[in-house]
Amino acid sequence: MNTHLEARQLRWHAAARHIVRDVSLHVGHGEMVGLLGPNGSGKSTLLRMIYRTLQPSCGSVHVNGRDVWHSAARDNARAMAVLAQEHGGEFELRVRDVVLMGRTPHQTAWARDSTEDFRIVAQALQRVDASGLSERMFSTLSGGEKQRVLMARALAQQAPLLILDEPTNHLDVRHQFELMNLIRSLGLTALAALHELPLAAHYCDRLYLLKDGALAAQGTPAEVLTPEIIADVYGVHALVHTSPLTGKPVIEFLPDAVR
Ligand SMILES: Nc1ncnc2c1ncn2[C@@H]1O[C@H](COP(=O)(O)OP(=O)(O)OP(=O)(O)O)[C@@H](O)[C@H]1O
Repeated sequence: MNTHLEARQLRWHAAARHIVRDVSLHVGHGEMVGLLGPNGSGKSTLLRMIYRTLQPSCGSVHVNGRDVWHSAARDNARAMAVLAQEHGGEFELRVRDVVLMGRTPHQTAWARDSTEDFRIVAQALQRVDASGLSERMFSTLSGGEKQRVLMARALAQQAPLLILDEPTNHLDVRHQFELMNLIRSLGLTALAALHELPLAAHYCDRLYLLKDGALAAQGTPAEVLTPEIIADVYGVHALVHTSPLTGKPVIEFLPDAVR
């Protein structure tokens, strides 16, 4: 199936304050799209409206042409998997049972976990380099281990669209690259809020950049990650080169020149 996400004119406000202001975005089949912006710019709020946790004040979200806010939770869970910042009730479970939760949308209420479910769980754990954690209690894991296990749960859901809120949070540099490589190699359609501009520059096909809840820029990494835009949105000076190896933007921050 041709997977695509279309968010139109999303708006959300708390009391009198506009947190997300009329943001539209789309993610095409097989694309990896980054959502960037400083702390508090509205990335998580926007994603929560997309993965149906926060009702938008205005606007709509369609996945494969279906309005997620007018669809059953189970249908949404089959279409999109989420790696959110907030955790659910998985803390008192073993790792394999946390990952098994990803299989719920594929199971009927009375069915027991099947051999196929266990195979998918084992494969998902192996893909995030976490097979050795399978029997551990989730609550005893380190931040990076938890993040990888939650990614395994999202993979076990086998949804064609992935929504990721800071997926590389807590991960060391090798695991950051492995996770981004994994998403690319599986050919999934993905929308990811990211803080690391170099990762976004290297891995994303297109970027949306938020400032104060509104879109400040959108386009390819080379179009969005310019010194002028980085200075305007983040207040940090940077040089941007084109990598002779990859042809992608490489960002050199000039921390002493922070405004
Ligand atoms: N329920 C709420 N009530 C009031 N303000 C809120 C609420 N949820 C979020 N906000 C505010 O909205 C703004 C955007 O928050 P959000 O978490 O979307 O930002 P973010 O870009 O994901 O930030 P970060 O990079 O720090 O994770 C913040 O100023 C936050 O304090």
